[in-house]
Amino acid sequence: MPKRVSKPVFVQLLLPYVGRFWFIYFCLALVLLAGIADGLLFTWFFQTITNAAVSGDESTVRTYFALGSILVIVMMTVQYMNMYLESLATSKVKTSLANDLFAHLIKLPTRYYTSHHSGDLVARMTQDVGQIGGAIGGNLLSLIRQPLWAAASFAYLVTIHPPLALIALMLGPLTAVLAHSFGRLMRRNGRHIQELTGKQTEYVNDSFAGHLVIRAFGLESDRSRGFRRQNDRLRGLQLKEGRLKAGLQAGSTGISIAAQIIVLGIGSLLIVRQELSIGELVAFISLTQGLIGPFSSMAGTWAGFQRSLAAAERIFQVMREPAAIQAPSAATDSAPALTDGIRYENVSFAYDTNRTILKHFDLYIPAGKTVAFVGPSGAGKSTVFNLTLGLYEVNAGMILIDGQRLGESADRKRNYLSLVPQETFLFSGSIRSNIALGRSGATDEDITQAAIAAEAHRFIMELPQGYETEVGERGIRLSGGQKQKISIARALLRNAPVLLLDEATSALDSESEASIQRALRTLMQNRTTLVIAHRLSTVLDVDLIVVMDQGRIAEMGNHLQLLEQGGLYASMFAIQYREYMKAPAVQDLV
Ligand SMILES: Nc1ncnc2c1ncn2[C@@H]1O[C@H](COP(=O)(O)OP(=O)(O)OP(=O)(O)O)[C@@H](O)[C@H]1O
Repeated sequence: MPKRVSKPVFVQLLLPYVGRFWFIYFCLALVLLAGIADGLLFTWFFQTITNAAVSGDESTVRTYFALGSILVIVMMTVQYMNMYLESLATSKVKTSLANDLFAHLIKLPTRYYTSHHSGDLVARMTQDVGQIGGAIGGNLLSLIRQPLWAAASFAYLVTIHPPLALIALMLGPLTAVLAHSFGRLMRRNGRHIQELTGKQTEYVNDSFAGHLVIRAFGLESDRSRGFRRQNDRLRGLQLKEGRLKAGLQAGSTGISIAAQIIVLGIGSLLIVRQELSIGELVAFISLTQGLIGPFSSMAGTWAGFQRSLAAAERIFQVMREPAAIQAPSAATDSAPALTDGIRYENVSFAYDTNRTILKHFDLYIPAGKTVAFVGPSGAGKSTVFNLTLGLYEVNAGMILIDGQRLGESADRKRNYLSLVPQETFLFSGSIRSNIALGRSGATDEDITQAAIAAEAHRFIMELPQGYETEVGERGIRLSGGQKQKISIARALLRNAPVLLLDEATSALDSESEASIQRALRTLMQNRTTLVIAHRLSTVLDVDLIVVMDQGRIAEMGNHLQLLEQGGLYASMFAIQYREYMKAPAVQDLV
């Protein structure tokens, strides 16, 4: 359950954005005042023209008729400017908030991403940002305009007949009470709608991303039922919102009409007693709506404002999360050189408090050497990589790259590192742009050279549009081996002195395997390489093998030394060797 954020969300999150576009809001304030003045002039116009008509003063009626058309033009201009400036302000605030939110989200720690569903984050980026319009646009302005309009109407009516003005005002507070109680209910309901919508986005995302599993296990009906259930709950909440809105609307309209009837009744009596003119009664009737109306429409406005604040709260929760990095780094042409090496000094680490994964991990990797990490599943090999990449902070001890502590300025340290992960992620876009991710500012020539060295150039040129072929979700499908070559090309382009290589587990045919091994050897040349090796056949000639077990280093040495020790490595090797010999292809050869 996310932490609740209290009221200052408007002041702390939204006000700075409103301030950023203060000039538009200042113009809006002027337009707002012009609208109120024009409204009062209209009332005065009704009052005067009615009195002139009743007293048979035709020339005054004619003069005022012309004045009326000017007031209409002013009112139209005010309306136009109001709507235009409002959408200008709202879109500017929303755009810059969305930009800031995305820039912040992308810098959040890995821990945040592993503990939040991507669908929830997408919902915050899209739906919640869409919802905040109410808190910085129409509803905010109405919250200012409506009380001002009520005060101006009251002041005008007091000048005509103070007791009747007080009577007209009497029912206003009742609407305010109504507004307050309905507003609370609507806010709570609004929060539930937003949470459920977020969950639904997660569900839909999962259903599409997990398409293969759904097909393979025949889960289509189950997923559809799950979606229908969620949709029914959402419909229930939306209906409740509709009922609350309808109740509020009915209550406030009733009060407003009752006030008008009361004013009409008492006002008519005052006319009979000649204490009020007909024109003044017309002014009263037209302004009673202006007096009571804001109290009632404030209810809806307040509820809308609250709902937008609920969305802003969810955005605020993300914005308050401390970022993991200050400024995103992209490798530059001058990658630093590694002279000393990488040191892990007494490193302990836990993903969550109840289970320590790495325990007193000590290791020195001299510059230029290749070190392989092997060990059973769950031993902590990937965790060593995650910490080296600075994705998590160590709990104790330190990691030094060339004597500099990782974590103090992780951004700069990352310039030392490049990664070839087990699974290559391809972003939507061309093959060229995917390789270019390795280094910002890489030329086409650099990209082609990297692809040639990664043995990817040939298959890329055979694709329909060569380097411009679209990959990613909606693009062409590449094989595991081809994706890995793109990944190697990226790393070659990055040209960092330290390479982290998480060997792919999926078996490739022997020709692709040989080609990838050649590409990797090119990549590893003159670099310090850390490799997570799943197949022991790939570690036979590395400088050092680190055998990990349950978060500790169980054994260390080269292949022959470890075989001689007859420990964990020797037994792992024996098992893999037996399996290898049993493989049908090998048996054919024997
Ligand atoms: N994000 C995470 N949150 C919590 N626990 C995690 C997380 N990632 C890994 N672990 C746990 O840490 C332990 C070490 O995992 P790690 O992935 O480092 O092992 P590994 O040796 O790389 O295993 P494999 O060879 O299967 O990839 C495991 O018990 C795993 O469950």
